[in-house]
Amino acid sequence: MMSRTPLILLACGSFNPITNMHMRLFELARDHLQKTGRYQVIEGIMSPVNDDYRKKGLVSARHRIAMAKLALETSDWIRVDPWESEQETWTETVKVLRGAATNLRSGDPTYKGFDLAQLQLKHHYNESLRLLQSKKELMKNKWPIERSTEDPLSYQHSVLPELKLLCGADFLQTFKTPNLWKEEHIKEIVEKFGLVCISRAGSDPAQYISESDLLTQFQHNIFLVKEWIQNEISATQIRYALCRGLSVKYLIPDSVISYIAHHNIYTEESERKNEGDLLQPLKLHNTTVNPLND
Ligand SMILES: Nc1ncnc2c1ncn2[C@@H]1O[C@H](COP(=O)(O)OP(=O)(O)OP(=O)(O)O)[C@@H](O)[C@H]1O
Ligand SMILES: NC(=O)c1ccc[n+]([C@@H]2O[C@H](COP(=O)(O)O)[C@@H](O)[C@H]2O)c1
Ligand SMILES: [Zn+2]
Repeated sequence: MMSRTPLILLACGSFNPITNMHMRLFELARDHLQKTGRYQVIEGIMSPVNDDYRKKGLVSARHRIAMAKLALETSDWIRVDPWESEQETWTETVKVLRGAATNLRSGDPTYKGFDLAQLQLKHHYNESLRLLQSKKELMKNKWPIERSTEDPLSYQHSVLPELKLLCGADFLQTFKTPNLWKEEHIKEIVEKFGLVCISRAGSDPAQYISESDLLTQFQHNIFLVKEWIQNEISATQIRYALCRGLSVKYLIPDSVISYIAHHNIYTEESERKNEGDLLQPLKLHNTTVNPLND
């Protein structure tokens, strides 16, 4: 049997708040990649954007992280990573990917030297990974990486997982928004990492790729995944519904609904946050238009 490349999916975004669809993105992507026969998706990471991104209505990362953690309690393979939100300022997405890749290389015990035999036993692996994450310190020396090479069960291949950026089709479309992305960053994302893009009503990612020389050049590293059941949940619509006192049950997890109610997160006032402000990436590029905050 040909061995599969271990793969980690990383999604960047506001997650304001996390919705069921954000979690579905990971499930759809994993199914698609596993079906290629080439990959073993071992982990999903959600990286909520820093408050300094300055998007209209963006509530504090402390709350967005807490809500994402609550929502992901039921997942045995997707986790939220607060690193990006804890930085002093907004971090460009390619740097988030670079940071995650450095962790993979520099001995984060979660990833070092995968035991491929273990990887075949996905459930067992996920269980170990969970244990590892919650008791990282305790477990440091117990994960197969540290196992003796004499151990017949240990196949030390030292395979580093690939890291791919997971997004929805509207995210891909923002690549062409003037001054939002640096061309060399887009190139690095599709050349060094790779993209997994989930379809979304109103966006045609295949056409968009064909219109871009750069994206066409690295098409082999862009996976387009067709959502087999259309699900147009949007975090903005969720916030609007909450402000109007409408039910959002079955669109976001109950635990997140309770958290929002308890902390009174989404109000007319919170919707006015960063109003009229420039998105940080546009500010950095010194422009006067702000297509996303209107
Ligand atoms: N319904 C959806 N279908 C496909 N992709 C989605 C969907 N909802 C969110 N995404 C993707 O999830 C990632 C995070 O998105 P984001 O936090 O902006 O959520 P959102 O629901 O689009 O919020 P907002 O409405 O505030 O823009 C992005 O890559 C986005 O494209
Ligand atoms: N140049 C860049 O790296 C760049 C530009 C715009 C948005 N982004 C990222 O894309 C995501 C967009 O999130 P929203 O769809 O919620 O606006 C955020 O994580 C943001 O940091 C990155
Ligand atoms: Zn969005």
